[in-house]
Amino acid sequence: MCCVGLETVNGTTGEGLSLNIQERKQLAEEWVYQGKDKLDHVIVHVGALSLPESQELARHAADIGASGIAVIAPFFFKPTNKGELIAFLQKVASEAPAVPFYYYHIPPLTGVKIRVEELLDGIKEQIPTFQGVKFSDTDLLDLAQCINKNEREQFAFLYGVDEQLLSALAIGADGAVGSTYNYLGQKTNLMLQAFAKPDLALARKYQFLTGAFLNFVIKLGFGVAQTKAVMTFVSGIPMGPPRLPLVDASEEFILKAKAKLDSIVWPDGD
Ligand SMILES: CC(=O)N[C@H](C=O)[C@@H](O)[C@H](O)[C@H](O)CO
Ligand SMILES: CC(=O)C(=O)O
Repeated sequence: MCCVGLETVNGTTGEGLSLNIQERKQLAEEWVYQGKDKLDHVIVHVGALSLPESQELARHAADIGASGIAVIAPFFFKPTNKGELIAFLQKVASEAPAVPFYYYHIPPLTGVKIRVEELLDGIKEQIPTFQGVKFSDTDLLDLAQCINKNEREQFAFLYGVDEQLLSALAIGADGAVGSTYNYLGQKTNLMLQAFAKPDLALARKYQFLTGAFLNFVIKLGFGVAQTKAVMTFVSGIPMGPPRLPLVDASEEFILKAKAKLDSIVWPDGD
């Protein structure tokens, strides 16, 4: 088990797909620069609908020394089978031949539901830099098969449905990357410690409590704009408004979410 990670640079929470190429490059540069000697990994999301743009971003990430690149499936004209998806990913990965490559599987947002188990079968032959998956889907059978079938590979399976991370750990996920770790990272690290001990009862307590918060905000309507609002009130660092078509979280949401988070009694006494 490694750790929880905040998010992929220019990924979902960073609204990477709503930025222009110049903005994406600037942000990637800043993360690599600021993260030097502080962050273990800076994985830059370089996926785009346009293959040449994605390739340009991959070359840029390599040039600036990113420790990995990640790519989501193109989501307007979608790949309809494994071969089409691999062909796209391969053409991006090969532009950064010395940089570890991650597939960012997030079907709730891309609509591309090609099973990862199938995708990984023989993937190293086409993408020699393939290093792992950020798996943001609830299909734990698919994840379990990926882990089981690739035991001999050194792939990293980073789970991205934060409200059910403990279940993914139980079947062997290596770590987690998700939006909620921007404000629940310490509590989630305590859950990981409890799981490693193992103290499953304690680990479950943490998962139930982070789940109670997420269950509450999901019912109110919870997306990237709301995530940024929570990050802002927890950290005191203004995240700025989201970019259209997303709009700012309402004042009502912020009040309710803050009250809910403040009401949680954590096992460590906070
Ligand atoms: C669909 C989506 O945005 N998934 C994020 C990561 O990829 C998660 O971190 C969620 O934001 C989180 O699990 C809350 O539902
Ligand atoms: C949640 C995450 O990994 C992202 O923002 O891409």
